[in-house]
Order: sequence, then C-alpha cells, then structure tokens
Amino acid sequence: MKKEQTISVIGMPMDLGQKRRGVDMGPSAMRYAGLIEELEKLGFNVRDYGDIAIDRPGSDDTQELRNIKEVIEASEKLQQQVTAIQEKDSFPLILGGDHSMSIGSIAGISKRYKNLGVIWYDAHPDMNTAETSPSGNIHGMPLAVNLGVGHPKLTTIGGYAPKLKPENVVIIGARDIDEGEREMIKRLGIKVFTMHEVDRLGMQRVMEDTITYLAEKTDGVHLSLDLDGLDPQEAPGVGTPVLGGLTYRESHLALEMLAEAELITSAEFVEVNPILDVKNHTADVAVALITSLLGKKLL
Ligand SMILES: NC(=[NH2+])NCCC[C@H](N)C(=O)O
Ligand SMILES: [Mn+2]
Ligand SMILES: [Mn+2]
Repeated sequence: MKKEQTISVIGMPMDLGQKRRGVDMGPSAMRYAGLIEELEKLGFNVRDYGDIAIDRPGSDDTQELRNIKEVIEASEKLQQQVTAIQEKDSFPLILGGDHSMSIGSIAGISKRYKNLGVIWYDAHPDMNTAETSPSGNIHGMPLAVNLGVGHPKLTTIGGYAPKLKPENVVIIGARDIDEGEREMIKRLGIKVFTMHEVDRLGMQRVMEDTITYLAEKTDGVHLSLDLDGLDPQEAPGVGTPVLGGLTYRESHLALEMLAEAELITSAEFVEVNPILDVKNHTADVAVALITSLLGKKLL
C-alpha cells in the first residue's frame, strides 16, 4: 500500500459458503470495533462503500453445490465493485463474511495484475473441490477455484481463469488439511508454512521467506486473512476453529513485517462470526491486525 493511497472498505456479508449462520454479521462487527476511526487516526482517507447485497441461502437442495447460484451472483457483484475501486487507484479492504467471498474479491483484484501474489493466512488451505470436499461447503474451496481448479461456473467468475499461478501463492498457518488438498498442494507445488514450520522457524523467519519469495516475481500481493488462522483462544468467533493456531502476537509481527516491506496491495479479513464470539473480541483482534498491516507503529 502506498502512503498517499485512499482506502476503500467493502463489506461482504456472505454466509452462503458454509452452514453456520452469523458470519454475515462479520463486517458490522469490525465496523463496530472501530475500524474506520482507527484507519482515520492513522491519517488515511477512508471511503466506506457499505455492504454488497447478498441473497438469503436458497432452499433449493438440488443445486450441484450448496448455494452455488447465490454464491456466483454475490461474487460477480463483489468482483465488479473491487474492479471499480482499483480503477480509482484506491486500496481495497474487504470485510467478511465466509471465505467463499475470495472467489469474487480475487476475481476483481487479479484483473489488474499479471502476477498477483496471495498470502493465505488460514488454518485451512481451502483447496477442496466438489469431489474432495468433506462438507460440500464452498468456503473450503476458494483457493482452488482461484487457481482454476473446481466447478467451471466458479472458476470463470469475472470472465477469465485462472486468477492465480501456483508459484505466486503462500499459505501460512495451515493445520487442518484434507486428503484432496494435500494432493493438490503437492501436485501444484504450493509453498506452505504449516504450524510445524511456524514452530520450527519462528514467525520472523517465515515472514522473511514469504516476502522474499513473493517480492521477486509478483506485481501485487493480496492478503487473505481467515481469523481461524489464529488460535481459537484468541479468536473464538469463527465457524471452523482448529486447535494449535497462530497467536495474536505472531500475527501482529507478521502484519507489521508486511507493512514494512510495503508488499500488500489489497487485503481481506474473513470468517468473523459475532454470534460465536465473546464480546466482539474476534472483531477487535481483526481491527488491531488491520491497523498493523496498514502501518500502525508502537513508537
Ligand atoms: N474458510 C474456511 N474456514 N474453511 C474451512 C474448510 C473446512 C474443510 N476443509 C471443508 O472443506 O469444509
Ligand atoms: Mn479457515
Ligand atoms: Mn479459510
């Protein structure tokens, strides 16, 4: 992000990609936690575009994938909104919403870059397909879709595919990986820092490696941060918590290092579910992390 850039906030109250209700309130929870005010305090010119209109989950159980029609419609809307923001050279900051929203956000963002990099900060790789998914939930599929693997109606959102090259993706914090995802990670040669590598190397080294790896070959980098990448003790308001996650401190360091490197050109914070949360703590965590990413310094 460039200092002189304005920030454009978009809410994606998406809950169609999984079955637990409440994640559609994630954008409000982050706004309520003071997001816009905090960004203004940092000196940014912030424009809040409000929320994308999302249909209620359909009752039609005969769809090829649960809610696929509604997910496609919502993704197309988000994709157009993001494209318009980038045309104004403003920094897109998208609030979620379940992670299926990344199909739309990255469809919009990647249009602008020949070699978009993505940091997928998440307990899950989200690389399932309809064939490998244990749940049938689209929020477990968006990274595969953006790599061009999955239902053709999803991979071609925005009118082109694929959005990402496997060598431009780094996954950080993975610790719940399904069999089909493991196979795809190996087949495509995706760079993954699982919790094992984070424990062994430490977050500082993980981020140094990530930054060097992406800086060389990308012309923009999108951060897709799923709050379940953090440990459920520190971010309880998520629908698919997994033990043994990244700490709040590690996550701050990671985002501060990204700010220093001036690598990130767009970002999204997803899977905040206030119904499952404790006193909006997870939204507070998300807002604190966003300010670190956008350059808040302690001294
Ligand atoms: N964005 C998320 N929280 N994804 C969780 C996915 C969980 C599991 N791998 C699935 O496919 O259903
Ligand atoms: Mn996740
Ligand atoms: Mn995810």
